[in-house]
Amino acid sequence: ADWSLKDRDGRTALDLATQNGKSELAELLRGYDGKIYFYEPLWHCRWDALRLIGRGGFGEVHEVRTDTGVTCAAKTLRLPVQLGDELPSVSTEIHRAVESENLCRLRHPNIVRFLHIAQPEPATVVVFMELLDGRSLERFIDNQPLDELTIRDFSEQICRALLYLHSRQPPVIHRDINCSNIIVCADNTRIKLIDFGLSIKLEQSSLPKGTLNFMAPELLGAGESDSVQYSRESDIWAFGLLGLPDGVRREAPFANAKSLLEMAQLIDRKGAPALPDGRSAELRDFYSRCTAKDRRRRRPAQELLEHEFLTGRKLQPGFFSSFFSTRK
Ligand SMILES: Nc1ncnc2c1ncn2[C@@H]1O[C@H](COP(=O)(O)OP(=O)(O)OP(=O)(O)O)[C@@H](O)[C@H]1O
Repeated sequence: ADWSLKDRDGRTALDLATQNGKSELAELLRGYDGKIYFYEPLWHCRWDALRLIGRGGFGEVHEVRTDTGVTCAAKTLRLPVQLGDELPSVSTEIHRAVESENLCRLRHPNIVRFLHIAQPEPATVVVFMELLDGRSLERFIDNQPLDELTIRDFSEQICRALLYLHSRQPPVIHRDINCSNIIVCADNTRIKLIDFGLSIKLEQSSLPKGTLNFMAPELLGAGESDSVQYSRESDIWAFGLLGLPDGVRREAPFANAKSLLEMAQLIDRKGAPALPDGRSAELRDFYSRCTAKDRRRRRPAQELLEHEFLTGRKLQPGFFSSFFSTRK
């Protein structure tokens, strides 16, 4: 914890902790209101639901208050248990899925803070997270089309989050980047990634279950025959496609495809969907580097962060054609 963190009135976290009798085990969070909050460890706590925030495919998200006095968001995931399933093995599987990525250790300004993961019943997992004040990118672009500066700003923040995740040992793959899993905070400038591919892991299926429209071609079986593999590159593809529903079309990529097969065939024939007219050369080039059909040609987050579209430098003539032939 950074105990020198200051709130709006210039008081350090250490001062506040001392005044309030908080232990050093408490976690620090600066709220969107500029105040510093202390999250006490949540282990073995009970909690009450204060309000339903929303429902997703696997359960619901509530604003909750724990008996340790912490207000946060709790996402309850219920594993679909079928007759004949061995509960202990389902339970172990969930545990492995949740533990393996150590979500609670992630600390990044553009990633929701996971506070604790509880398993109150064998087939139920509750993920406690920092409570965010804002709306999903999906709803945000419903109200206002994004201009290119905002696309750039949001892209940079997502790219930083991806760089952080992808460079961890072992790398953390988000698996489900799409407009509903990005929250634009109430200040309309900061964004946070939520909803890591937990639900996909929990489904225990060999088929990919991320949001289909954002799924990379290799996950659809287009062009490669080996088994489904989420990877850093499939995250980059999904991130690239975010550049699309930018208010010009306001619809998800491949919205008209009627089946996975049709989507796979479309990508195979034409590659990623074309960007709307009027976008700058820099954005187009950036997009093409994220959405190369061959995943080995997609650029890693580190390189994307140095791209002209994010740095604001202009592309040199001839740069496009030289790129793919000179870099692997
Ligand atoms: N930490 C959070 N703070 C505030 N709101 C949140 C938080 N996490 C999720 N939400 C909101 O809760 C609602 C439901 O989220 P959930 O992730 O269950 O939905 P989903 O992404 O549509 O579903 P799924 O991921 O299961 O397909 C969404 O509106 C989401 O923006």
